Amino acid sequence: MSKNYKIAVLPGDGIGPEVMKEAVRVLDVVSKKFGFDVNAEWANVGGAAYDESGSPLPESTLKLGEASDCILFGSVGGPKWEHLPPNLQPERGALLPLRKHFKLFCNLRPARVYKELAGACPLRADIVGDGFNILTVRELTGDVYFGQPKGREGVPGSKEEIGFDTMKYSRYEVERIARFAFDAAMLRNKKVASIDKANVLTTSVLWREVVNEVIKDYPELTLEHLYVDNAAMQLLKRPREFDVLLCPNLFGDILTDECAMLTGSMGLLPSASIAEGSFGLYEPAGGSAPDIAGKGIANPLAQILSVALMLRYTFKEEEAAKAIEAACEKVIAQGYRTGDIYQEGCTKVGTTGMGDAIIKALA
Ligand SMILES: NC(=O)c1ccc[n+]([C@@H]2O[C@H](COP(=O)([O-])OP(=O)(O)OC[C@H]3O[C@@H](n4cnc5c(N)ncnc54)[C@H](O)[C@@H]3O)[C@@H](O)[C@H]2O)c1
Ligand SMILES: CC(C)[C@H](C(=O)O)[C@@H](O)C(=O)O
Ligand SMILES: [Mg+2]
Repeated sequence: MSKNYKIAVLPGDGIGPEVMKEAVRVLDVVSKKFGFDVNAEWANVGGAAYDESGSPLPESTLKLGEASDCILFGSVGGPKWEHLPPNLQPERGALLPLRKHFKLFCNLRPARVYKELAGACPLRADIVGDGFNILTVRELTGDVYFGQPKGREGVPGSKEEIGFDTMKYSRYEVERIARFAFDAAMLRNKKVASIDKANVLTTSVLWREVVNEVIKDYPELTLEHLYVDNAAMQLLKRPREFDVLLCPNLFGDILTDECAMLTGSMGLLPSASIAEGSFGLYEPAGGSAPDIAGKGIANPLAQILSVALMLRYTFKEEEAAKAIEAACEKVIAQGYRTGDIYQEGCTKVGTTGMGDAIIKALA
């Protein structure tokens, strides 16, 4: 019987639809090559959905996600929707509820430097050396993002008015993500850096305590604890020495933007947000990039590499995933560059041109 994969495609806002178009074209080619059928259904999410229906996460979009094997997500948000009440904003009204609804507790963000892109990395050549390969395992459904209570109190506009959020982790949540990171490290270079702020935050003290307990089951691993401020610095100083970064939600958000830029651009970092089982939401780590949206110049690689992660984690199509990753590597080696990673002597292409090159490389 032929394999048929049902995917909810939610392009979102800004550059989302532009890079998604290329990702789905690539998926189409790969599905034919590796013999599986894709039933991709598109729906609005974020600002685009709000404009159309008054909700950033319409019931129909949520239902489509529930009826699918996974979600391929673009990005949401932009200045147009910043003024809305929190529950109607694309980020807080759609992306975060999707992560919570589908219990996507684990966010994987693999960052590596392609040899030919070492020059796009802002670090000195002697620090980049022959490249680095860092997998961030970021907890995604806890922390200050979701901890209650949060809100505003006091007379609006008065000097006494306050805004507050609650940073919170349960032992269970920390243990679950730590095990995931440790299992991942066992298949890699067996080194984990756990990120916290245990010199200040009670949440981090618990985090560190639990990580120290769980590591006892992994005697082959090397574990270091780093305060997040120090980690931000060490990543610039010695990126090659990192293997797996185990992060709480907020610190992982911040450090993965740093990791993305270390690879050369925000447009290069894919991401997999996964639940227990096979369901996942796959999206670039970067956002809707309002500054370049609509110009046809966004780098589609992060979105295309997110398709590779989707094939790997939800569909266990490892060969197809590797083929996409190899095709991306090949076009970079061939010198194709979008503006964000352009260097003299290379061939400058737009979003569609990069998609074309990858499809050609897959042939
Ligand atoms: N997953 C998501 O949906 C997601 C993630 C991050 C930010 N956002 C939202 O996106 C909006 C813009 O946020 P921001 O400006 O802080 O971050 P951003 O990641 O959108 O942009 C930061 C910088 O990176 C560049 N960039 C990002 N992706 C790129 C790509 N594919 N190709 C070339 N350059 C790229 C942008 O042009 C910009 O200069 C906000 O509304 C934010 O909340 C959404
Ligand atoms: C858009 C925002 C809610 C999101 C986050 O903070 O998790 C984004 O920055 C990310 O990195 O996926
Ligand atoms: Mg982020």
